[in-house]
Amino acid sequence: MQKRIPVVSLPQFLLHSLDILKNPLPFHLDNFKRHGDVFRLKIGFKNSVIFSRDAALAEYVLQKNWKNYTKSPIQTVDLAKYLGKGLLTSEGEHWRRQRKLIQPAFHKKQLAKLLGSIEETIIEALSGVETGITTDVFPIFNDLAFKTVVRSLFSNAASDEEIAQLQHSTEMNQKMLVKELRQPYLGWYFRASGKIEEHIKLAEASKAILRDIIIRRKKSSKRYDDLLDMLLDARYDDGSAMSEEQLIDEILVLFVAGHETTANTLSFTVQLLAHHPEWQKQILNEFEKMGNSEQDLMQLVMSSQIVTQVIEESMRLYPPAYFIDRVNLEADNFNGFTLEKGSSLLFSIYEIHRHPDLWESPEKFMPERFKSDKARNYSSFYFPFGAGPRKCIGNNFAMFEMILTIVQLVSRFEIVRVKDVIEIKPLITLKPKNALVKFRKRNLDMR
Ligand code: HEM
Repeated sequence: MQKRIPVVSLPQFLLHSLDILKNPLPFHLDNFKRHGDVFRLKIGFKNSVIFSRDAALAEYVLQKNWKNYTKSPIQTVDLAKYLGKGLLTSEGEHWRRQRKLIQPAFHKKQLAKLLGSIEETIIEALSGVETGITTDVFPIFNDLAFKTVVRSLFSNAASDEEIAQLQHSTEMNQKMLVKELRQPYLGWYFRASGKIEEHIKLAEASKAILRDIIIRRKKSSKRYDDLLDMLLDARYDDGSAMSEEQLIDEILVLFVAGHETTANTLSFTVQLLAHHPEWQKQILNEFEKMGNSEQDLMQLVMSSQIVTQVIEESMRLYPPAYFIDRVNLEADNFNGFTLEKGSSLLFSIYEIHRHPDLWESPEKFMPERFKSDKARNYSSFYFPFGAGPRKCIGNNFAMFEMILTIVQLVSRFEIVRVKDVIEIKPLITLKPKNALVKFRKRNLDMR
C-alpha cells in the first residue's frame, strides 16, 4: 500500500526558524510525535527535506540499497571547497578506490602499532588537568584528540608550532562552514567580503605544512610505522601510489573527521560519569579485577568492557554525528513511501537512538544494555559510526583512543558533578555546551 509522507509546511518552518537556529532537535521531535517517523519539511517554495527516525529506512538507505544514494552537497561541495576530495567528501569511483587503498591502515593489527603513541599523548594532555576547580573539559579533549590524530599520522615529525597552525586552520574553517550552513542567505556576503577566500587560503597554508612534512618523510630512511608510513606504502590495484595532492586531501579529512567527534564523546562521557559515580566505581572494580599494570595496550583496551559500555551508551545518548544525510540518484520505494529522484533525506541518529519503540527507558543512562551478550540486538538501530560501506573508517581508532583516555582519567581522578543538566550545542556535530566537572585526585596508576 502506498503511503503519503506527511508534510510540515513552510509557514510552520518559518514560524519556528529562530528556535531551529538555536537548537533544531525539539522541533524535529515534536514533528516526529505528531506525524510519525518520517515527515517532509518544506524549507522553501520548491525545496523540502525528508526527516526520518525510522531505523529500518536508515539501514535500507545506508546499507541495503546504498548504491542508489550519495551524500548531500554539504560534504561533497561546501566542506570539499576547504578540504579537497578526501574520503569524507568524495563520491563514486574516486571514493571507492580511495577507501580500498586506505582501509588497511585502520585495521586493528595496524592500529595496535599506534597505541603506545596514543597513550603517551593522552598522559601528556591529562597532566595539565587541575584538581579542585570547576573545569570545562571540552578544550582539554579537543586538544588531546587533535594531537592524537597528528601524532598517529606523523609520529613526532610535526613541530608544536606546525600542530598549532594546523589545528587553528582546521577549526577556523569548521566555524566558517557552520556560519555558511546556518545562514545560507548570507552566502553572497561571505563571498563578496572575501571571507570564503580567506578561509580557502588558511586551508592552503595547512596544505603547505603537510607537503613539507611529506617531503621530509620521503627523504628520511627511518621507518615510523605510523599512518603516514602506511599511506605512503599503500598501492592501488595497478601498483601505483597515492599522489601527494590526494594524500594531503586525505590527511585534512582525517583532521576534521577524527578530532571534534572524539572530543565531543569524551566530554559527554566524563559528564555522564560525574552524574553516575556508581559507574566510576564499576570501572575501578574492573581495573582491580584486571589486577596488573603490565598488560599490553591492546589487551587493556579489549579487557576494558565496562569503559566500552559506558562510551557506547554515551554515544547512544549523544551521538556526535547526530544527523546523516543522503540524496537518492533514482526514484525509490520503501515500505509504501515513494522517494522521488533527488530527495534530500536526513536521518536523525539522535532520535533513532532515543526511539521509545526501540529502547527500554531511552532517556536513562544504562551502559549495561551494551553488555557483550546484548549488544548484538542493537546493530540495526544503533548507528554512532554510520552504517554500510561508508561507515566511519576510524571507528576502532576512536574507540581505542576513548577507552585509553577514560581508563587513564578514572584511574587518576574522581570525577565530580558540578551542574544538574548536560547541555548540548547541535552544530555540524553534536557538541557539548559548558561541559563542566571537578576532578579530585585518586592514586591508582593503571600503568
Ligand atoms: C567518536 C568518534 C567518531 C564518530 C562518532 C564518527 C562518526 C562517523 C560517521 C557517522 C561517519 C559516516 C558519515 C556518513 O555516512 O555520512 C564517519 C565517517 C568517517 N569518519 Fe568518523 N567518527 C569518529 C571518529 C573518527 C576518527 C578518529 C577518524 C579518523 C582518524 C574518522 C574518520 C572518518 C572518515 C575518513 C570518514 C569517511 C569515511 C567514508 O566515507 O568512506 N572518524 N564518521
